[in-house]
Amino acid sequence: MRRVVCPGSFDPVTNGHLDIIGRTSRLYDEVVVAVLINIEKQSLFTVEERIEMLQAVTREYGNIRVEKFHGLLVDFCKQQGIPAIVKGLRAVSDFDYELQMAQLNYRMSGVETLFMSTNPEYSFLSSSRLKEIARYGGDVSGLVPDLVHKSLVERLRG
Ligand SMILES: Cc1cn(CCC(=O)O)c2ccccc12
Repeated sequence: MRRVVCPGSFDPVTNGHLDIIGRTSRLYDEVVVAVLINIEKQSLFTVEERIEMLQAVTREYGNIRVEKFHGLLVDFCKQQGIPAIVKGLRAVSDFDYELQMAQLNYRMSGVETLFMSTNPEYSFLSSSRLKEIARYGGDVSGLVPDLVHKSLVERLRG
């Protein structure tokens, strides 16, 4: 059974994430979407809320399992017995950091990193930029799934 990990904070999941996850789900028997628990980072949604949103918006693919992890991503991959990671690349600016991480991760663990080009429609999109715009009342519909848009507006208005 061919399995791969798709890691991120997903605070919240965007259509850019979903594009990569959906395309990856067509290439593997199972995609484990790994939600990073980062206690140092102030998040808008709790890990549980992020997991619930991811499960809801990926259910249609049929082969997505959402898990949480803390610490090193490669330790998670090893624990799961998964030999590879898929990362979405939005722009050249992503590449330098992601290449270093891929080389480090491989050196530490032998876990491979495969890069997938993001749909140009979402190459400007990140969860942090999205939250910034939404926080000031900007319209972010179309950049996140409807379910996430509703939660985002409620959380920011709340
Ligand atoms: C483009 C892109 C960035 N990330 C990490 C974003 C994050 O850390 O929340 C992804 C995770 C899954 C699929 C695509 C992406």
